[in-house]
Amino acid sequence: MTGLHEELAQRKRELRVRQATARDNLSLGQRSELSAKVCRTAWAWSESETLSSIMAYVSFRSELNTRPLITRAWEAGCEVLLPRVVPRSGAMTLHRVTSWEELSVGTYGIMEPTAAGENAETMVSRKLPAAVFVPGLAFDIRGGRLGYGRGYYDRLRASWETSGLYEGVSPPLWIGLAYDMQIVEEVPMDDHDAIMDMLITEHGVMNCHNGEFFKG
Ligand SMILES: Nc1nc2c(c(=O)[nH]1)N(C=O)[C@@H](CNc1ccc(C(=O)N[C@@H](CCC(=O)O)C(=O)O)cc1)CN2
Ligand SMILES: Nc1ncnc2c1ncn2[C@@H]1O[C@H](COP(=O)(O)OP(=O)(O)OP(=O)(O)O)[C@@H](O)[C@H]1O
Repeated sequence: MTGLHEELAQRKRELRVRQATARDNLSLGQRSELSAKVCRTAWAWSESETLSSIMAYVSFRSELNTRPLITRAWEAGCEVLLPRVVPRSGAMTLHRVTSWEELSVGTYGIMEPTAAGENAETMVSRKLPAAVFVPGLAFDIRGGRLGYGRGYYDRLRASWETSGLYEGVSPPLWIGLAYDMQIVEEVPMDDHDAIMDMLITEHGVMNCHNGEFFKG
C-alpha cells in the first residue's frame, strides 16, 4: 500500500469507529422511530417509481431497521432480493425471499437467506433489481459511502458492471438508507468504492447527482 492509500485507509478506520459509536448511542426508541420514517419514505418513493423488485438488507447492530420496508414490499407484491455473503471470496449471492422464515443467522450474525451453495433454489444471478437499498456507517451528499470495510457492496457493483447484465436495461439505482446523523461532510473514497445515486433519511430523499432534495 502506498503512503496515500494507507492514509486514506486510516481515515476510513477512524470514521468507522466514530460513526459506529455515534449510531450505537441512539436510543432504541429513536432508532425505531427514525427507521419507520425512513422506510415509509423509501416505500413511497419505490411505489411512485412502480418498482417491481428491490434488493434490501436485513439490519444488524444499530443499523437503520429495514423491516418495515421489506414487509411493505411483500404486501405490495414487490419482489425482495436479499444478499448472502461468501466470506472467502468477498462476493454476495442474491436470493429471492418471500417471508422471514426463509432467513437464518448467517456470517457476522446477520440474518441471511438460508439456502446455501450455488444451486440454492432462491438464488437469482441473471436478474437485476430496479433499486438496491444499501447499508452503511456513513454517507455524504455526493453519494460517498463507508461500509464495514470488507468491500462486499463495491464488489457486487463491480461484478454487475462486468457481467453484461446492464446491456439494454437501466442499471439499478443505489440508494443509501441512513439516519441523518450518519451523513458526514465527506467520506474518504477509493476508486473502487460504489457511489450512491440517492440517499434517504428521516428528512427526505436526496438525489446525489444533482443535489435535489424532496422532503419526506
Ligand atoms: N445488514 C447488513 N448486511 C450486510 C452488510 C451490512 O453492512 N449490513 N454488509 C456490507 O458490506 C455485508 C457484511 N459486511 C460486514 C463486514 C464486516 C463485519 C465485521 O464484523 N467487521 C469487524 C471488523 C473487523 C474485521 O474486519 O474482521 C467489526 O466490525 O467488528 C460485519 C459485516 C453484507 N451484509
Ligand atoms: N471490486 C473489487 N474487487 C476486489 N476487491 C475489492 C473491490 N472493491 C473493494 N475491494 C476491497 O475490499 C476492501 C474493503 O474496501 P472498503 O474499505 O472500501 O470497504 P467498504 O465499502 O467500507 O465495506 P462494505 O462494502 O463491506 O460495507 C478493500 O481491501 C478493497 O481493496
